[in-house]
Amino acid sequence: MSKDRLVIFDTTLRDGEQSPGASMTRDEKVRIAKMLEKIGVDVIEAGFAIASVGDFEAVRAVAEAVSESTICSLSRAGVQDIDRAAEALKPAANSRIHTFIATSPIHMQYKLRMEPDAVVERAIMAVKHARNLVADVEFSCEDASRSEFDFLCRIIEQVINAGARTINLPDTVGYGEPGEYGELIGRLLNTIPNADKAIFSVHCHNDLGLAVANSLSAVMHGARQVECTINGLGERAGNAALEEIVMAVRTRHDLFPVDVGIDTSHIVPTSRLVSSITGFPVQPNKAIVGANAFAHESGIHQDGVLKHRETYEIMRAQDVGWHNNKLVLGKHSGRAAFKARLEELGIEIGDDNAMQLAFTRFKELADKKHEIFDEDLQALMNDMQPADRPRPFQYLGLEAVSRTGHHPRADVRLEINGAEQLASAVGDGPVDAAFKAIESAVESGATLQLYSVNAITTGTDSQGEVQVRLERNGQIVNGNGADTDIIVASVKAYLDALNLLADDEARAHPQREGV
Ligand SMILES: CC(=O)SCCNC(=O)CCNC(=O)[C@H](O)C(C)(C)COP(=O)(O)OP(=O)(O)OC[C@H]1O[C@@H](n2cnc3c(N)ncnc32)[C@H](O)[C@@H]1OP(=O)(O)O
Ligand SMILES: CC(C)C(=O)C(=O)O
Repeated sequence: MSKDRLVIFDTTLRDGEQSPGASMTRDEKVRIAKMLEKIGVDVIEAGFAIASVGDFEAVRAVAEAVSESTICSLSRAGVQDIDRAAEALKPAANSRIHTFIATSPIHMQYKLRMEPDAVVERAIMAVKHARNLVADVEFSCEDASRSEFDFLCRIIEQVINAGARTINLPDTVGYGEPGEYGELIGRLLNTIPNADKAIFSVHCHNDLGLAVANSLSAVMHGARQVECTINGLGERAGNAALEEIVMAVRTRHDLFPVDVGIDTSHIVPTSRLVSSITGFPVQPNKAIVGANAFAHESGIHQDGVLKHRETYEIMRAQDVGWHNNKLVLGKHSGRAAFKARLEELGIEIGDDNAMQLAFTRFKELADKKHEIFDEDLQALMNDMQPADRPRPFQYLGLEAVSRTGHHPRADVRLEINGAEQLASAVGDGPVDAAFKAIESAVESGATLQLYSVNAITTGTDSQGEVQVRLERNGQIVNGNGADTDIIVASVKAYLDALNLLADDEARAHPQREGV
């Protein structure tokens, strides 16, 4: 492997699975492994073969199903573990045994209860034993970031002599800090006499939110394998996220002059697959794969992106598997994004005044609703009266009261042929009360034939879209109204229907006025 190649070692199926609640079945592991193979992961750690019969079978099934990536199993520094790993890996075209033992004083004394010399002997024995079974052996100094430097040098030199070809220096408890951790890797590479015989690897945990930063710092100091997981899944706060490492290295090639063999265009589908199998949702603001990673809501940003995408984007959404970037319409959006979206939807706005009116209505809606979807825009624009149609009935305001044990009451403020009027009524429900209030003022003589309400989008802040069908003297009209408040939407739809009746009446009898 060239010195400029960064090996991507994915441990979603092993360390990722150690997240409480993220256990995967054999078949689920195979599905993820095939996706990892498809995106070009170099090494897939499929499990810890001795952990259970199920995990042994999962490692074996992955070894059978995947041929392009190297398949790896973890094992403690013990003969039984290593034999079990080798057995599970047998069908693999390329296999690796990853053996480890802790090297920090705290782990050796309290967990292993072993003297440092015995740990070195055990590590040598494990690597030699593994090398008798497979050609590719990785050795990890668990808790390396809290281990003594001289001890690390000693054990690493010996395990390289014993045949380890990858030396991994995990920041097991996420204690490292980027400057210090990167420097540790650089110092080890410069101090250990046979360091050039192995690839130095890092495996960082995210307890302080530094897993990716620590991994990248190590790459700057000479590490050439990064162990990581999709979506940063992993024990406790997780591992370094594969998608972040890969995109950081790709995007900042000026800082990281290494190549990665990952086809990034399948990163988002891979993230989705892992999330759906494990049931761990991806937070919206997660880098690269979060729903908002390529979404812009602020007017100033949207305007910039529309003029020149790179003003606010350092990567292309499509390069990581998103369909495209998103200009989210909301209360922070400006005219540029609003106009661009209307154009995309094929909605013609007319002159500057119409545009200004539409934009004002859009902002009013955005104050009530987190996100404005295309369906909201369609409804909003449908709701806006074309200038050439008279609207004798206008909605001005509403107060509706519903109390258990009392008839709901509605007070509707209307404009009828230019004059403001307040109409009140009680009814079986607030909508019924509002319609009765309108009729008490208008006396249209129409009968309600249909009333239907639908949520335009999902979420409790969705706009309700109401349709009201009125009939008068054989003439039938359908009025529509939309609002986040369904009683307001209902009133708007009723008045829309009355306006349509009035319009039809005016066309049929141009000499008459009103309804
Ligand atoms: C940092 C990491 O992520 S390491 C990987 C962690 N992952 C896992 O532990 C998941 C899979 N583990 C398991 O299924 C079980 O722990 C098993 C099958 C490996 C072992 O189970 P048990 O035999 O019941 O041991 P248990 O888990 O209680 O304790 C671990 C033992 O391994 C020893 N041990 C721990 N690490 C190592 C090592 N690298 N090499 C050798 N021995 C080790 C411990 O000292 C302890 O030994 P003891 O029982 O003599 O005190
Ligand atoms: C076994 C090693 C690689 C590990 O998972 C860790 O130290 O976190």
